[in-house]
Amino acid sequence: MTPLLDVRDLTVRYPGRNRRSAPVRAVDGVSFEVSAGETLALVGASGSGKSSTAAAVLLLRRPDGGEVWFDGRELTALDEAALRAVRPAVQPVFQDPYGSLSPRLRIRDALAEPLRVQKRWDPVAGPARVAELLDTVGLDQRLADRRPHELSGGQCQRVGIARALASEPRLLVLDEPVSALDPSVRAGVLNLLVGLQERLGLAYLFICHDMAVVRHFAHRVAVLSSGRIARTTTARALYPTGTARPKTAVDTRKAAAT
Ligand SMILES: Nc1ncnc2c1ncn2[C@@H]1O[C@H](COP(=O)(O)OP(=O)(O)OP(=O)(O)O)[C@@H](O)[C@H]1O
Repeated sequence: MTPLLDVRDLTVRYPGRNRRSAPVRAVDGVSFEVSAGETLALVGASGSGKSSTAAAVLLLRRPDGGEVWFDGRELTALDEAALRAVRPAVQPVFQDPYGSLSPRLRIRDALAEPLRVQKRWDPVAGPARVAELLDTVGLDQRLADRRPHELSGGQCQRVGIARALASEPRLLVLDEPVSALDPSVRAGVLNLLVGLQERLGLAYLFICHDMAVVRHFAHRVAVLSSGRIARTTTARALYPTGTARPKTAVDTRKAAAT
């Protein structure tokens, strides 16, 4: 099966501290694939290149080398106009749930915004879609009138996920999505993400430094070290005695039924 995301020999460099120092090779020839319905975790020490890889996959930053293929198209070869059409399909969810939402916008407007920007807003279907998005992420409709600071961190991160879903993505780039949350609400948000993946067949590129979370949430794990992939393995192989997720979402459903 063709992977949904296929990253080949990705390189990201930043200028050195001063004119005489060499550029920083933040990502140095990284390759990996993620299929629909699959979670690949990117793990590694601070500074190993996880966020730079994510930014390149989201094409927030053009890579200095290599290719990013999505659904059979080479994104790195597209111009800005062509990329605009693809961007809704690849959505980020960031670590800081409050920082990723405008403090001024009520939740209903934060969820309507992607639809308006993508010229998909309809005065009748739009509000119904906003209500459906709140429902999908398990939030009460009454929260629609509130602003981010009136929500808990977990509620706010659910809004961030709903906002990503508004674009009907096929791949979510989850950059430490539960690290800033209270431990008591982390499991709820992770379970929501697992359920969404199973229902919608979403692919996840999951950046995380908490190996206990990786073990339960990811199907496969790529270990980054100094901008290179040191190892790619199944979560099960990393934790032979643990209870890692089965290999695919389909297997997960089978496991749940037994
Ligand atoms: N804008 C930048 N300018 C210069 N160097 C940068 C920049 N952003 C990142 N770097 C450097 O690139 C390397 C990779 O950084 P990156 O943030 O991608 O790693 P990371 O694994 O996501 O780290 P963390 O877990 O701390 O977020 C590091 O050496 C970092 O100092």
